[in-house]
Amino acid sequence: MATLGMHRDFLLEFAALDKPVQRRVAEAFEKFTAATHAGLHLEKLTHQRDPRLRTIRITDFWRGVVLKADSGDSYLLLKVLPHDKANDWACRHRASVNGATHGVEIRNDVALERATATLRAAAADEPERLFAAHPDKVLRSLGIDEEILPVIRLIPDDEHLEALHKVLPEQQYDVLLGLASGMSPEEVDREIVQVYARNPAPEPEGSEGDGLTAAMARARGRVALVSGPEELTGILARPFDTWRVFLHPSQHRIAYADRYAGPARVTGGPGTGKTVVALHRAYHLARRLPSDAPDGSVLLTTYTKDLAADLERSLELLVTDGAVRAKVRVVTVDALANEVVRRERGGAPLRILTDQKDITARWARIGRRLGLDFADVFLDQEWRHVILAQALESPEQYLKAPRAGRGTPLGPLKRAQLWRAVAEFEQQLRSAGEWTFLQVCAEAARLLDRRGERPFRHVVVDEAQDLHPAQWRFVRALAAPGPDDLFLAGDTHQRIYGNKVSLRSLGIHVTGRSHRLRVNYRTTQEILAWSAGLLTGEQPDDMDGGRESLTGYRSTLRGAHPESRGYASRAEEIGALVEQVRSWTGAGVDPEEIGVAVRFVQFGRDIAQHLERAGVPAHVLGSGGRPGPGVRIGTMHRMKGLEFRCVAVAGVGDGTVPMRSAVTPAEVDAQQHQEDIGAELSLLFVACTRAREALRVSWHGAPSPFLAPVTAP
Ligand SMILES: Nc1ncnc2c1ncn2[C@@H]1O[C@H](COP(=O)(O)OP(=O)(O)OP(=O)(O)O)[C@@H](O)[C@H]1O
Repeated sequence: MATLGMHRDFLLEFAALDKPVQRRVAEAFEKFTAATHAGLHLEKLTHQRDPRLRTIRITDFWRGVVLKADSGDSYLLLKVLPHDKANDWACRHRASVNGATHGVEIRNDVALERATATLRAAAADEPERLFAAHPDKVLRSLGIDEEILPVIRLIPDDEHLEALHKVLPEQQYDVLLGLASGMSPEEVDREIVQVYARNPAPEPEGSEGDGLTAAMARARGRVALVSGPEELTGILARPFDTWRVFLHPSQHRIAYADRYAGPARVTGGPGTGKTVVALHRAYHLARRLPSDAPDGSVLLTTYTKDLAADLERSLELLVTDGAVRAKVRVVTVDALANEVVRRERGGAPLRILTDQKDITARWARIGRRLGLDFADVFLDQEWRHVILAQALESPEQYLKAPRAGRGTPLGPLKRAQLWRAVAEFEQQLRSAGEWTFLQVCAEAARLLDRRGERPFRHVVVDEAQDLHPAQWRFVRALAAPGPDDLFLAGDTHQRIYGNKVSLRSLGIHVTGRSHRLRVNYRTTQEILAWSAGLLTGEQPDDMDGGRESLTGYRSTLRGAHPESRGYASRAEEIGALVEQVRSWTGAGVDPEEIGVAVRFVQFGRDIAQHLERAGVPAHVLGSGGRPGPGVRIGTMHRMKGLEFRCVAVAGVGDGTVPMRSAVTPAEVDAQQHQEDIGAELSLLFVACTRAREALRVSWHGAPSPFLAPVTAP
């Protein structure tokens, strides 16, 4: 059978074509998968660098460029371009097989020659060399070939490397970018070279001749092998959603691993595709279920309703087979726990207390009544972070319990007093028939354990960093411990709800099955470096006894530097923001592709009013209803998991970020104070990393102290 591969660029170019042309492209290439390609007319060109590059007529105006293997029946769809450009492209480029990864890569020979001449001239005045520390032998072992080696010896800095992005062979560029972003050669070998090389080669028939078939399989992330006409039609039907088809090999390896012996996990900075991997894993697990497995055997879950709705939408795109789709249930952890508890109680809705102010006021009243010397917030935190977190059920248990993460020591007497307050608080809730979300999760876990019920075969959790131990206990109880029971995706740099957990202490052992992603697909390197600068010196825990880091975290996209600016007054800041939004829409950005993040919702409402007055539609997220057209304005919490072409983070002033009322005073609990500040910093980081192309951060009055590392002259 013929082997057909599709290059990522081909799909992106296809996406930009008019519908009738798209239809013609699809017709032309469906013949490849229908094995009637023998009758196709693939044209050779004169003066080609690589005679294996052929073009094919699509219309009078459009042509495709195809790489045809010397032997065997292998084709790689590379480009779809206007007639002359297609011919020109085919003449200038050349395919080769990487010496270390054995993957196919394409290089622009003509541009490479030109770039070398330019670099040689620049190098004469610039003594620095970006790769001076790496000997030729090391670079060769990472797949840098003899032609490329002299070129990269001339590169003085990151910018010159970036200029070669579309010119250098692709896998070699990846290796160089890894080294330039601070990875050691060993790390590059392990995380880039070996990851490509490990991709399984297809049938041996393809490995004859120039080995192109095997080499296509080893260029995953850029090249997808298409199994037949149906798959081709499916891919061409949604050309914008390249994440469905072109998983980076490091993503693919994690999502499509045959089997994990127990809980497994993917971590990585913002935009590295953790959600994408979680979706593919859910798909893979569902597809592999025995045919008699009931619908809903796989759970895909997360923390908030908005994100669950997003996961549901993405899953519809990824899984086109209705029977497989039905095997996956998408619902938030809280909603599922609620369902379990309700069912036990005959189905009546539970009365959930959601207003944090009300909860704090209750603690204050109880504290006063019992004459206790604890602040209301302290009582509430002790209950959530110690008592509910460890599922403590008696004063004796509490007396002996560790209080890691709490900064105020409590002797036996104090603990006894505190327990009285907790008993009273819980009693009041019980008699009023009220619950908090965490209590519902704790109860749901207890119920499942008691009944020995394990409703799912596989559970996939996204945004895992934000779950509370009570929620984890519930998640743990949802599937029987064993191979592929739990798959977790999360990033502790983005922890914004202050829920610190040790997975081990909850019976979730991911050691040896934890993988980190490092390539950012969302954000430009400029936005990423700026945002990561906010976290200078921060090394959050990894939920498994170690520390997280952003080392090697990088993007291949480049763009403008983020802008940060202060204004004298609130009105001035809003006025400038409105102008910025108008300039983005004026440049062709749809309003829905613009996000405005604020720390508190009222500021967002004011901005929305000003935008509307200036004729720009705006929608405040979370204000109910399906968002219509308009700029998306939301609190930083609401921004989690979202992304936009352009993002403005507004009101980043002293006293607002961190928000005073969200930070426990140091005199109440010094350690909690630090934790709260850390969560506020993560919140700003989350908001900034939602931007794909442009980021603008503003404030009025004094700037937030968090901005000091990135705004210092
Ligand atoms: N292999 C891929 N090919 C194309 N696009 C990708 C790929 N992987 C991820 N993306 C895109 O990158 C963006 C970020 O991906 P995703 O939301 O999965 O990242 P994340 O790590 O979960 O981000 P965050 O932690 O910031 O929420 C999305 O637009 C996604 O479609």
